[in-house]
Amino acid sequence: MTEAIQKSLRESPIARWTAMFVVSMSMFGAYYFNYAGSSVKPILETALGWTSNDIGLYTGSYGWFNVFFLMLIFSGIILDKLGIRVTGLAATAFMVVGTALNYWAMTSLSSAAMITLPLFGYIKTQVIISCLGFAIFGVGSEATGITLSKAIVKWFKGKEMALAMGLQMSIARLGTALALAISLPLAIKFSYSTPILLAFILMLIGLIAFITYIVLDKKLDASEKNLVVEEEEPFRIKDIISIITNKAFWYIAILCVLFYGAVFPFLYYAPDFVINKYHVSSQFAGFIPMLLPFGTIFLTPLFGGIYDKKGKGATIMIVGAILLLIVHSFLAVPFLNYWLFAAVMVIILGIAFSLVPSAMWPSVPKIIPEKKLGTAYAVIFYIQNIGLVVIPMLLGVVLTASNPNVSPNKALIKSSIEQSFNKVLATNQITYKPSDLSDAIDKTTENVVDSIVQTTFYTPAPQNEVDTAALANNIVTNNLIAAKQLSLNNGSKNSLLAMGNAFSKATYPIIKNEKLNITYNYENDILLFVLLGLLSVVVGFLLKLEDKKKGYGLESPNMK
Ligand SMILES: C[C@H](N)C(=O)N[C@@H](CCCCN)C(=O)O
Repeated sequence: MTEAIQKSLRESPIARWTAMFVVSMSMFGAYYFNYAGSSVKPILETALGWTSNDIGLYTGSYGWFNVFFLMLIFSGIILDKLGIRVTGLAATAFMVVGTALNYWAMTSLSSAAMITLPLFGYIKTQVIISCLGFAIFGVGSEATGITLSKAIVKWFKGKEMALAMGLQMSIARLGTALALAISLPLAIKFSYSTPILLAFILMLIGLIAFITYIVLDKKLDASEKNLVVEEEEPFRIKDIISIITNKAFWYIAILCVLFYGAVFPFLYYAPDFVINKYHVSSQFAGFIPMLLPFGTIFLTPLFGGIYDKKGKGATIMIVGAILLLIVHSFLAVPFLNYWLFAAVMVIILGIAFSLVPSAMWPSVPKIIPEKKLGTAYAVIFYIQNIGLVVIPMLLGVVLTASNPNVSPNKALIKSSIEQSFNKVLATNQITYKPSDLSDAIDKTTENVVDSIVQTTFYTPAPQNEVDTAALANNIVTNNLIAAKQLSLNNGSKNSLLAMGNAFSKATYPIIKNEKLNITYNYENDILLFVLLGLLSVVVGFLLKLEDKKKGYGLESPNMK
């Protein structure tokens, strides 16, 4: 037998780095699509008449199947049972199907068609089908994430594992950067659907890249056929017990949810936060949070490389958590309100967001055996996904409770909507059921108030009652035009609700022009982030202690 046949393909740097690059292509597209939707939010509002509630539902739909139907956990088990090739192929195919469905719904379905569904009530068909597409994409995207992690471990164990995972995350974050940089300009120049079409093309590229990876993976297995490799017992369902009874595993999972919960939701609120606290103009507010993903593209592999050579994985996570705590604590100081200070803090947050992931993900294989890794990553992702649903909700509750005086004047808006409805119904002599009318008025008021709150995140000016009154006046006048366009001819509940939808759609340009100001005080929300940072530091130390006790080797280099 020749030397070449006896050597595992893993030993060839060209082969393993090619495998890393090829397999990461699917995550590039996934991260692009994840951010493309939120970047074109204002276009979706004006082009399709989606309300902020519709957009919120759509964004949240990413996790529907993963969280509520436990699809993420099933993906992990399937990965451990059926392997990287089958799971990765199915996962990337799910992303293609989900994106295609989303694109079809946004381009081929009428934005006026409505449907009544249990749980959702009266909802636009286009919104619900887009959500379904995005939820299918979400299943594929998270399953691809765990499959890629296991693939990297397969090729890089005992080698540059953290560097490879860091580069894989960099390639994914390049997708985020691409979305932030080009989706809005693309939507403005061509159509609101162009960024989604690009996402679909990237998903196809990801699928083709994964098929290419399968060829490499098969070659790797073939190259190891004749080698004496430690045979592992196959994965059994009872292995889940050994994962969830492992203390160090839980520390990593808890650190993951606390840490990501203090970064991703912060980024969501950051543009408005820097406008309100640091008096940055709304035009530039988006640039400060954008510094974060760009910085991580370079730093995550750098810290991964350090972990591979020098070890200190638990220490790297603790340093990252301490930086997170410092950043949020400084952001909470009321008198430190110069914009440059905020920019520096976001850059430091970017360093923290490179340190923790660069050490956290490659530490999992040191605690959990390879045959159970799919399930282990899946459980961590699952807990993280729950946190990313719950933490923003908590932040919203705290924000509303801390700002009781800055809500738009709901009563005034409601009365103007009532006037609009009554005028249209009287002019067209339409009969209706009073309870249907009152439901439609309430729903429209909710939509309009919600879009004011969301829109003013980006268009602040002094807050006062006069602004709201001007808006109310405008609603009445403009909604008559909107209602006429509807060619309303009956007083059924659906047609009343449809009229309400047209009313809310007509208010977007008005809200934007009025520049209503709702100046939020974010102090309590930032304190919540401080708490998450503090808990992350504590959990980091607990992980380090547990590692010392059990000898997992988190502080040792990855490269043998
Ligand atoms: C969003 C996803 N659940 C996630 O947490 N992704 C991580 C990267 C995980 C890669 C593990 N090898 C991220 O930091 O984006």
